[in-house]
Amino acid sequence: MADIRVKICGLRTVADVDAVAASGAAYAGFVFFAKSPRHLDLATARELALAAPPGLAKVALTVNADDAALDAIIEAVPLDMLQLHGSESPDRVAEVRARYGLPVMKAVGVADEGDLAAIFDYSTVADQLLIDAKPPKSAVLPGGNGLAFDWRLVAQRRWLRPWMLAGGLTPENVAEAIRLTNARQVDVSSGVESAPGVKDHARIAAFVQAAQ
Ligand SMILES: O=C(O)c1ccccc1NCC(=O)[C@H](O)[C@H](O)COP(=O)(O)O
Repeated sequence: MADIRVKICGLRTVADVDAVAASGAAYAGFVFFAKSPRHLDLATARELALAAPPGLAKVALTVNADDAALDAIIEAVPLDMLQLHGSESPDRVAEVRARYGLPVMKAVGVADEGDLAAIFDYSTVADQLLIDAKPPKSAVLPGGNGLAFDWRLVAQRRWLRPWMLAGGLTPENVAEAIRLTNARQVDVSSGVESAPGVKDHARIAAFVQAAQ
């Protein structure tokens, strides 16, 4: 069995956390972005984080959050990693990493070859990279849109840091995405939902099984 690490993003209930833990996924993602159907208030996020068993890494996803917002999240929610999913600069990534002492994963949106340079820029300051589909200009959400990018753009590439493939992955296509790109980590949200923000536990299990 290939050692592929899976992140399931956008959990909203303790039952979601239980399903992710049972699936063998490595990371559970909690979204803090008010416009998202997956947004969590601090009390709910804390409850979910406390329900996660040891070994399931708890990741807080934020979008251009300022220090006050991050302070509030860090104070309320036990976490293992921060995921920055906005237009945070490399300097801001370094600042967040130093301020909180947690590993930081920076999301980079990819639509064409020209977007790949940013991966190198962030790889000197972030602990991990999340290579995601660039959202359409009209999108309300900067991620979690269920859209894939052309995986050939990152096929067999090596970066300075561990990276995760994201964007439009599903139980049906994740094995092919891994085969093509040689990604060792994958991230999914929409592809394991029955409706926006509603996780389908059978699809979570199917996704992890297909990835591995
Ligand atoms: O999921 C959200 O609602 C979200 C909101 C704001 C910024 C990012 C968001 N999700 C980012 C993720 O980590 C997703 O898992 C990733 O973009 C892949 O999403 P999907 O294509 O839906 O699997």
